[in-house]
Amino acid sequence: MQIQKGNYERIMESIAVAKSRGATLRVGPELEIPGYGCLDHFLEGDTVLHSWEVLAKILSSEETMGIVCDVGMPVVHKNVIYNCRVIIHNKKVLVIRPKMWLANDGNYRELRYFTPWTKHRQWEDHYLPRIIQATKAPFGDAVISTVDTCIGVELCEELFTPASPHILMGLDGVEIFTNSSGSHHELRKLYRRVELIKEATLKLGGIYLYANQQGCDGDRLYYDGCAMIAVNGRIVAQGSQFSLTDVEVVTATVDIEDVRAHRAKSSRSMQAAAAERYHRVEVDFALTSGKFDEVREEDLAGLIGNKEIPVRYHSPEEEIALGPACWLWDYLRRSRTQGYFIPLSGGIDSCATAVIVYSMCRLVAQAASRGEVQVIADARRMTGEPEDSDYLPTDPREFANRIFHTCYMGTENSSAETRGRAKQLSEAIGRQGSHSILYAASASDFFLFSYHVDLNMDSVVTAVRHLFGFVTGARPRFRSQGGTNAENLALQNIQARLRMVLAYMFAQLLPWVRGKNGGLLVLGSANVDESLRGYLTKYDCSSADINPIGGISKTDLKKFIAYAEDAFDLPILKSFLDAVPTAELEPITETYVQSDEADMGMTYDELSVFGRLRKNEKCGPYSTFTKLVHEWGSFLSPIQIAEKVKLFFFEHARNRHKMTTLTPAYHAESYSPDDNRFDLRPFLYPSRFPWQFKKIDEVAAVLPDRSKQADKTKTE
Ligand SMILES: Nc1ncnc2c1ncn2[C@@H]1O[C@H](COP(=O)(O)OP(=O)(O)OC[C@H]2O[C@@H]([n+]3cccc(C(=O)O)c3)[C@H](O)[C@@H]2O)[C@@H](O)[C@H]1O
Ligand SMILES: Nc1ncnc2c1ncn2[C@@H]1O[C@H](COP(=O)(O)OP(=O)(O)OP(=O)(O)O)[C@@H](O)[C@H]1O
Ligand SMILES: NC(=O)CC[C@H](N)C(=O)O
Repeated sequence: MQIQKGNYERIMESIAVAKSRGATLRVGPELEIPGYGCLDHFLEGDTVLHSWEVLAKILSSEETMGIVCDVGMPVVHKNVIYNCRVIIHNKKVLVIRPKMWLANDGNYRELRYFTPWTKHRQWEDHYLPRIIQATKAPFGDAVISTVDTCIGVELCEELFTPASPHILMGLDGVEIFTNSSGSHHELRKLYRRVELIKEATLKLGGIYLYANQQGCDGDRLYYDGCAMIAVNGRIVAQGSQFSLTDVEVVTATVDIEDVRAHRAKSSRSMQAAAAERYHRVEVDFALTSGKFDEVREEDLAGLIGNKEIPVRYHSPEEEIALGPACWLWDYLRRSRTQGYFIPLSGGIDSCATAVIVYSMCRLVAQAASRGEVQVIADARRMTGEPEDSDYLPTDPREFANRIFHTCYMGTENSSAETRGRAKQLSEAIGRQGSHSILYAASASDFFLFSYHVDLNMDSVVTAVRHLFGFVTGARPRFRSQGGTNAENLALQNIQARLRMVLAYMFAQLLPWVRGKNGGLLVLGSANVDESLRGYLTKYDCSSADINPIGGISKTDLKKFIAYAEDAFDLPILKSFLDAVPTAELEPITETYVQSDEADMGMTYDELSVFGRLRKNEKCGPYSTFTKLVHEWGSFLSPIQIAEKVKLFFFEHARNRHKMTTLTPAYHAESYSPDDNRFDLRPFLYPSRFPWQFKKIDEVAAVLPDRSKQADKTKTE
């Protein structure tokens, strides 16, 4: 069984696969030697040193002969660190191309480690380190001239800029563009990437090779691969977006004559004739054979690659099922832990987290059925099977049963419905037959099925309440029992917080209970909208090791559950969709049942709107109000809209401090409030926004009320 490989082995494998398919040009992802996610480690000399060591190994290998390879690493040129592509051929560095337009928005901080190369269309000598068997190589904005065509580099973000390098390179005769990316997944983002690639090559003519990193690189991002090859505005090959496979090579045999034909246009030629020239680094190598008698049959078959293929876009529901699942798998294998633990409440959020783990188990089973050795080896380690055992995780439920643990922690406020749903879901996902029952205590407050623990924790809650009463002499009561808001919240929060403590206890010891070694990672289930509104208890089960749904909206999560009901054959999911979301922390009375949207004073759909306006549209309270007067004015009065906007900003600001301790979550949504990397804002606000709210009130008071007009037209 193979041991875990590193980037060197993965790069070499991709080159070998490319060569075996007859490829003469190979492109890998951005900074592929150290990995894109090194972040501040790019500032360390060690990262650059080890990258050169790996490059030296790649260069010295016979395996890399007869193919042009475009690999990525940081390079220090005259004491400045650049994010570079190193183009190599037959053991020689042809050119080093530094990135010119760095990614610095949202999750990206490239300007923190790298400096952009600003000498456009200029190059200079770079003196190579001694471990490379040559003294110098050209460094800068130059292109490669082979015997038969011309290749230029465009680096990830450069495609996203208005003045992309491919425009000037294309006008100067570059026919093939390589784009190496470190681009992360966000729901519905692939459309943008594909449109940009299509548009680039449709206007200009050309072949575009897009390579992107795939997997979790040690932080909140999932890089979603989807390598592509485009010709003149048509996508002709596409790789997977989500996969557990470490190395995936996408190839196509394309006809350069198509590019030339596409470019034979008068207006383009007029611009091209005036284009400034790029320095050409010449290499005595042809990408094409040039002789028909040397064309292999499989190459001709590959020419089908010149035909457009329909681009595969996953629906957002599939994206939720696959992206976080792959991220969870990478996290599990890199952290070398034994599985996941979820506090399962019977509500939709922890249910979605559980279904994502199940989706991960399905992906593992599919990969194992295909015989993917690395996945099988990782699964054996996680489950405590010996490396040379014949265990194959080909059944997702059986595998889930081994690595996935759920727990319902009931109190006197819990209902039979939530308890029942949690149990049924865990059984649907992972229980298999009677032998999976490890232990069933006779006491009614502790049942342990295979991996689902169903317990009551009232004795623990009562102990803490008694302690508090004993020390202070005061006994807090729920609101329904005549208590104040403060008492009511404190009594809820202590239940929620104790669940977190119990969750960690069980996560640490359940493998031991089952006769295994190691521990489990605790998963959190706070969604993006709750975090935005601060509708969560700090340090309750929203605090966990990682959270696969922390970047996903409630609306999308519900759609995902509806999708998974059929796609994963889990009929129990319907009952989660039908249930009213409730925290079940207050006593149910004849006149009161706790419900999320009533508690929050706004709906989840409204929260998504506020979230997008605040982050994506960059609106403060006042412009949020003016935008919503247009959007909602036909059914709400300006005064009502003003009240909603003020409530949202008040609650968001008041609870912003909770974002500083938010469990690291998979980044999936562009309006994520993640304070750590993505949404950098203060966490202590004057949350009544006196200046802004006053202005909103003044404008709301004088604006006409269109909601009444709509009513009037309806009645007329
Ligand atoms: N400015 C500030 N900077 C730093 N920390 C600050 C702070 N202000 C308060 N704090 C700290 O935070 C604490 C308040 O936060 P916390 O203890 O979380 O309590 P709090 O936010 O007051 O209450 C929990 C919230 O979650 C809701 N809830 C409860 C249960 C379940 C669910 C659900 O999702 O279904 C929702 C509940 O309705 C309520 O709105 C304070 O006691 C203080 O320790
Ligand atoms: N009875 C319970 N048993 C186990 N875990 C629970 C229970 N109640 C809550 N939790 C955990 O605490 C988290 C936060 O609880 P909360 O009541 O705020 O749920 P929520 O955010 O609405 O999520 P859900 O939809 O999963 O109930 C839940 O996602 C779940 O992981
Ligand atoms: N690494 C990069 O340059 C990535 C930037 C680009 N905007 C993206 O999200 O894909």
